[in-house]
Amino acid sequence: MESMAEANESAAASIPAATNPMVTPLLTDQYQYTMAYAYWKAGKHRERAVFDLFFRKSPFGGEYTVFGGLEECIRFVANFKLEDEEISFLQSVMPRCEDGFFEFLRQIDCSDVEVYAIPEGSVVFPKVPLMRVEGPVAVVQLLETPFVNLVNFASLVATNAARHRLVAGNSKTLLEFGLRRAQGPDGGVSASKYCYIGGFDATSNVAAGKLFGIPLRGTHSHAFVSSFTSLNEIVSRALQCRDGTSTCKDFVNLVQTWLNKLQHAVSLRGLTGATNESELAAFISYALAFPHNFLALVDTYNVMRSGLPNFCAVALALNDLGYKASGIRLDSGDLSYLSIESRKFFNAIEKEFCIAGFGKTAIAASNDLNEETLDALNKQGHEIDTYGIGTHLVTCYSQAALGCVFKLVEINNQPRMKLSEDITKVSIPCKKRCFRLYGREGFPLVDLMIGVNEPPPMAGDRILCRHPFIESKRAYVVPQHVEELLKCYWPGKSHETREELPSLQDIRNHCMQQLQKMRSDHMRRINPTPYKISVSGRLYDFIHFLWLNEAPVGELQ
Ligand SMILES: Nc1ncnc2c1ncn2[C@@H]1O[C@H](COP(=O)(O)OP(=O)(O)OP(=O)(O)O)[C@@H](O)[C@H]1O
Ligand SMILES: O=P(O)(O)OC[C@H]1O[C@H](OP(=O)(O)OP(=O)(O)O)[C@H](O)[C@@H]1O
Ligand SMILES: O=C(O)c1cccnc1
Ligand SMILES: [Mg+2]
Repeated sequence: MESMAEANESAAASIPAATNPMVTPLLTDQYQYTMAYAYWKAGKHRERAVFDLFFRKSPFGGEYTVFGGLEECIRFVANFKLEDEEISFLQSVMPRCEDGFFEFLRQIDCSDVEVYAIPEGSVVFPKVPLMRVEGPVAVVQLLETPFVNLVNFASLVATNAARHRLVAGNSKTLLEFGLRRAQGPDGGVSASKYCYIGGFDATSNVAAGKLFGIPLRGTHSHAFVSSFTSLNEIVSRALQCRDGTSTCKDFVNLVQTWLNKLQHAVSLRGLTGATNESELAAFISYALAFPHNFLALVDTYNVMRSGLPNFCAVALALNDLGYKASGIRLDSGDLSYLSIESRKFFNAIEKEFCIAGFGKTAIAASNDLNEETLDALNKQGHEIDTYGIGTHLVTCYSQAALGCVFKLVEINNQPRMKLSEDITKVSIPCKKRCFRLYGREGFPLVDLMIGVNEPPPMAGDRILCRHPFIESKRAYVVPQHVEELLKCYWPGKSHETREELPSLQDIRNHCMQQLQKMRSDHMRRINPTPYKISVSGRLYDFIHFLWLNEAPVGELQ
């Protein structure tokens, strides 16, 4: 019979490489290799080390973070192997290092590394390890930079997406439009993936659609509208009815008839005069190409005087042939005012021409949107159904980096810690287990870290939870439910069962559920209530014992 370790190994063989082929063992800082050499020279390279990957502060002034990047880390670990040409390159840049070291590098893989992690898409908090990585110190050291790189932006942009979703509300459609503004190709593709996890509905990025199966959506640009000059450009004017029973020979003429009706309709009087003919030509051409989902960008010339009546004339002509137009996009001006006026216009048409549902024609908005503008629009009132968001979302304009770190917490079963004058930078030593304790109302109350050898917290127990560094901050917690956070995603040579890597859709669903489970005061944009992070009484005592042991005593004269 196959052993658990063998079963893990054969299942791991099917884990594909990291999405970006640039993610190789050389995608790291040089010091990881110089340290690996020095470990090797000192005969320490196989010593068993435990590192924690965590961040110190949630981004964007918030109290929560969405964890992204785990799958890419596991793909990297599963396929970690230095190629001959990579070894040769390292040899060329480390010419004084002994050959035996490069032999060691040639042999290494991650078969003796264990990775425990919080499931991807989870809501996570400062100081609690997102990942705990254990293995030969020289090997795990080589994982630091790629892991931190893979998690940092992924988590930052997933959090940014979740924050935009929270302000927009669940009923709105959110489209990620950022590729052109993203930090390079990987920035763009990663943003599309992690914005989807964080709650966006679709992306305009075709490569991300192919790579990850994210729904693709889009409209058209101003160039398409301004490329037309007159209705004479439209040569093929016929359009088949939706049910295929007949064909309208001159769709242009049908649209013009409708435009004329709009201009003479009593209830719309004053709203429409002469519209821009070249814009009308563009809209008709787009409708002829996509009669099933006609959508028009209406702000190239003038929304109220031209774009909107032109769109409606085309939409009404399509309606005659059994098609339903998808809607409009506004990309400039006062989006609150223009969306409200557009809705009034749609409603007036519904009433005037008895076209059921026309009032509900979708209104999309874009143009430098961010959390603040979404919030302002909510406060003013608007009629927008869909937001297209690019620059601020994918570049994480309001905060450039998350600041994840990877710190040694134990070596050869000896707990280690990094001291700092700045209390927020002191690392929490020991190989730890982490738990989320839930209260009576179903909300998470506190995340608790304990040493691996301590008994785990149980529902119904009265558990002392202490702030890791501030003596006076402590509380007894009686959890209704206890959830272990760190799960085994890469068991190494251990017999632990390996968690399957979920699909992107499952990660996204998990993220949505996690966000919904949080108490709203932790999630609000302004002055959110801090979420409690704590350690057990035993771990607290140990941290402070080690701290005193490691910190040299000053002497004043
Ligand atoms: N009602 C609103 N409340 C708050 N912000 C808004 C509102 N409507 C639009 N905005 C934002 O105001 C900014 C307007 O951008 P800007 O001043 O560049 O004008 P514009 O409409 O893009 O003009 P242009 O015609 O040159 O494209 C955008 O960032 C947009 O998201
Ligand atoms: O504004 P963002 O959030 O980045 O969203 C994407 C923007 O990209 C497109 O136009 P682009 O910005 O290229 O040109 P424009 O600003 O002149 O419309 C689109 O019309 C949006 O305005
Ligand atoms: O499809 C769109 O409307 C789109 C795509 C990318 C950027 N701006 C708009
Ligand atoms: Mg723009």
